[in-house]
Amino acid sequence: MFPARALRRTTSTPCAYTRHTSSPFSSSQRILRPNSSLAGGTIREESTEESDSKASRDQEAAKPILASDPLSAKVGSNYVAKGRALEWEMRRLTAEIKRTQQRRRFVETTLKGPYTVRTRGYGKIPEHIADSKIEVKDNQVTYTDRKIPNIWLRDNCQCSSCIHDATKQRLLDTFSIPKDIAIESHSFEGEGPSNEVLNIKWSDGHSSAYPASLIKRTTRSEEIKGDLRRGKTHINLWDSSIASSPPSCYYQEILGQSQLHLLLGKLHKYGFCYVDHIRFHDPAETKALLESIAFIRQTHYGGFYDFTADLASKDTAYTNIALEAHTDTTYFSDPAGLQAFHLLSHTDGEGGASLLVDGFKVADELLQTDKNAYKVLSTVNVHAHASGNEGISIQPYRGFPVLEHDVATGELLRVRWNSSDRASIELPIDEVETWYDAARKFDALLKKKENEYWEQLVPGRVLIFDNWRVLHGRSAFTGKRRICGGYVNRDDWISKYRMLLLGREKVLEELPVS
Ligand SMILES: C[N+](C)(C)CCCC[C@H](N)C(=O)O
Ligand SMILES: O=C(O)CCC(=O)C(=O)O
Repeated sequence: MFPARALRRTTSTPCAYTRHTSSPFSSSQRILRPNSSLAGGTIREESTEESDSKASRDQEAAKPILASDPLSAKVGSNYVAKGRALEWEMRRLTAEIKRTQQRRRFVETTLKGPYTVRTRGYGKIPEHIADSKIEVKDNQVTYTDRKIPNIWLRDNCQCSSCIHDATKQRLLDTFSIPKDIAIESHSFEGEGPSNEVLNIKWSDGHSSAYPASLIKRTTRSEEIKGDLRRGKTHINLWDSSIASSPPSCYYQEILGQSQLHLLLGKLHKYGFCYVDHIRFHDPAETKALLESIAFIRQTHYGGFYDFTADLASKDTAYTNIALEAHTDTTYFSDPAGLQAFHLLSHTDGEGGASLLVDGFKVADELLQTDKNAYKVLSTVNVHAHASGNEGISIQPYRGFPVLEHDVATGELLRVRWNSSDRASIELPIDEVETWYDAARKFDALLKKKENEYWEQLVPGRVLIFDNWRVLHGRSAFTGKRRICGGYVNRDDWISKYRMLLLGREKVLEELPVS
């Protein structure tokens, strides 16, 4: 059963919320009536067509008032009528302009691409692209015939009066640097690409020393810069055959921070990893494991969670029904980065097997088989919500596509897929089939047996996975099933991973150029 007003809402384009502005020409009656004050209720949105016909009716209805209207008496009723007609035309044109702008934005987004599911990272980051020299000529630094602007160089002076020694934050007031900052004098010192330093005396009286490697890194590709920001190394796409030897490690071997990279490296490479031989009579060790990566994310489910099928939180995870492959928290502007499940016990029943699907593998398959469907899922924004708990309806601040890419490189960064929590699709209602057709193809690939990895979790084995890449689900179950785990933010686990992979010094060194 569809309330008529809900159907009507499907035709209002986002910009068609009509503004109830007071009009000088309708002192006695607004052309469009607000059906309640904004404070007390909602602005009644109307489709432009609806407000068109309504307004013309209003205009007709208002005619008898013109004669008695004080404004008409003052300036003459024909002027008031002309003014109203002009005002109406202005509103109509404004609405038309907004619709055109919306269409243009959509077309521009759709033109984005080409896309790639990039598995190769840059293992050994090339220090410099060529053996060409850094040159300083006519007040300009160049490298491989690329100009390194003076404002960038001055703004990225690494001395302790420009960068705070302890916090690594910029102390320099960037926009106190004169727009025409010039090189007063310069000199090179040190030998070889890794020891060479360019010293510059600036026209503002400041002196800076730039390692040649820093200057050379400014001309790197966006792929290399992205790899450094994300700690990207080679990743392995997988299918159901990974069941024969899933990535795992032992709790005892990753206990020390120095060994944690064994876990984080596999998490990054495969998108999931088991941690075995962890105590399960007490969830504390599972919590400690997650906290050794980074702090556990607090959500409306709490922090470290220990749940069963009791609807303690109004979400189907807290039931015993089957859950198809999905990513969690699509309703957060920033979906959880890692998720962990540790089956602590399952008594008096059966089922509850866990499902994992490599969302990057499936996306790549879609890209290879149906570029148009891939493009639709990469450009059409989808909204989501979590509204089960009393007094809560969480929605992200904007829509996001199912497949999100790095604008600079076109590579896939995140899969956002949850049919249970999906809200609106950001397309004119009469065009949403485009999205459904593309999503149906993605769904079919997700549900291909060859892409599904089913595993029965057992106490003592913690499953941790990358919620931005790997989808998870479960089969229905009976009996009492208890799972504990937690979420970790994306930025926090990647921060830890990069520190372990590259080391703090290298990470800090790359900040101005990655
Ligand atoms: C917190 N805990 C993991 C127990 C339940 C989370 C529910 C997640 C929700 N179904 C979603 O897809 O985001
Ligand atoms: O109960 C499970 O095995 C998984 C629950 C789930 O999918 C979730 O919490 O998002």
